[in-house]
Amino acid sequence: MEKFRIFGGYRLSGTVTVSGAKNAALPCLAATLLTREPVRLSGLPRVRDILTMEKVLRTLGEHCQHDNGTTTVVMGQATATHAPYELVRTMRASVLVLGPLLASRRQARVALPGGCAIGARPIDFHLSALARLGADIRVEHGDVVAEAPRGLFGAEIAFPRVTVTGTENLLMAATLARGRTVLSGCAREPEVVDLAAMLTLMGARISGAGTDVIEVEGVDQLTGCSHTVIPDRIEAGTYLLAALMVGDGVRIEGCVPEHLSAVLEVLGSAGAQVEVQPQALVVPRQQTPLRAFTVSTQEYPGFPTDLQAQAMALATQAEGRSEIVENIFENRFQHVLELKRLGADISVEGRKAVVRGPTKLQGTTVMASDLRASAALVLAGLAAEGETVVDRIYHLDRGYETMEVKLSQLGARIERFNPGPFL
Ligand SMILES: CC(=O)N[C@H]1[C@@H](OP(=O)(O)OP(=O)(O)OC[C@H]2O[C@@H](n3ccc(=O)[nH]c3=O)[C@H](O)[C@@H]2O)O[C@H](CO)[C@@H](O)[C@@H]1O
Ligand SMILES: C=C(OP(=O)(O)O)C(=O)O
Repeated sequence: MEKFRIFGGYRLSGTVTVSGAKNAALPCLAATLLTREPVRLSGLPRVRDILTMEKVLRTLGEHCQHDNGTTTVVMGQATATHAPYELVRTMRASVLVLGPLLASRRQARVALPGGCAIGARPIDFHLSALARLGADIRVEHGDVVAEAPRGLFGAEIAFPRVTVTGTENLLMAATLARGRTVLSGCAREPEVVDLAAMLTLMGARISGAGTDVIEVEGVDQLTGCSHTVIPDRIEAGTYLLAALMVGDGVRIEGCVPEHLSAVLEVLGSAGAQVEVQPQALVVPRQQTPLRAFTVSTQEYPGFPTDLQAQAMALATQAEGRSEIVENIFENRFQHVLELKRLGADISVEGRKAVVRGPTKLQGTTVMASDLRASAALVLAGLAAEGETVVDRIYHLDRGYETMEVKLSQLGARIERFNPGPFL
């Protein structure tokens, strides 16, 4: 199993370029199922989840061709409607094919994703909303079986709680439903807006994306299009937090600073100086020591849960008592015990973690439990004294494009290695 070895204490400086957003690329890939025509997608990050989604699409009869940074997805001769558990279990976002399959092929069989390291993560809101569009939905042998032999019909749907992939699934399904669909209680994440932009290029009639009410006027068919996915705000935020922990002048290039407003606000409260440019964030060389801060994760435009673990790593270096409250997922504190193994002073009470800093972290072997927890451990390793080994980085490879290369280019000492069965 591959690991990272990090020699801490080296300052980061220079420019890091942000890749395309994994969480925008995944629904955009799923949306290609809505048309028979070729769809060209640019800016897809080269990360494992994208390869997995391409495998899912191939299983469903799509062809994915790569050429110079653009992926073209086109429907093959034989199509299928079954996304099997072997693929879904490695990536729960595979559930994003449910809405488009149902809309375009009128049936879908998608393995139930089950829970994961950060929480139970049911998909009940996806299923009840698709049923409101007229689909017949049942669970058989661990698969969601959905059928709409006469097609889907527009309806008014109120999500009981904001769900990002739930909003995306319904948005895709509604594009081909007969009549008007009004979705309320929608996610306002930039990734939802990006998907709506792509669907609009395909001929969908959508208004309100980016607000909590989205209206879709169904059309008979969608066409191909060319679309570039937005930059990854979570990757940008991860390097921003790294730069504040161990930076000596870092420019984060190719991001949309506005997508990180809530993060910049928290960092401002800690006394961080970050220069906001049109498509870049710059962390200047001279920083005064950071003060403790409070993070409370919320749906967009609030502080993203996908940066909570990395913010906790930063809090270990801030002066005083920081509070980190996780409101989205019930079990997203698995990094706490590993950060404590590096010497962090953290206590957890329910949804709240209290971090006392600054702490001189000391390198040791730690184990990644999920994607963002892995990133937090890498950040802590960069700040720690001596050698840190981060095990199970396959989690990290799901969502960060060549993180060790990007960090090495900034001056970090970090390498990927596979030590064999006994180490
Ligand atoms: C591929 C992708 O885009 N993943 C993101 C997406 O995940 P994902 O879309 O899976 O997360 P949701 O927004 O759906 O989850 C929000 C909360 O609602 C609950 N819930 C959700 C659906 C449902 O049917 N029933 C239910 O109870 C979840 O368990 C969770 O507690 O948004 C999360 C929250 O910003 C991010 O952390 C993930 O990185
Ligand atoms: C939780 C994440 O992804 P997923 O929803 O695919 O598990 C993430 O990107 O941090």
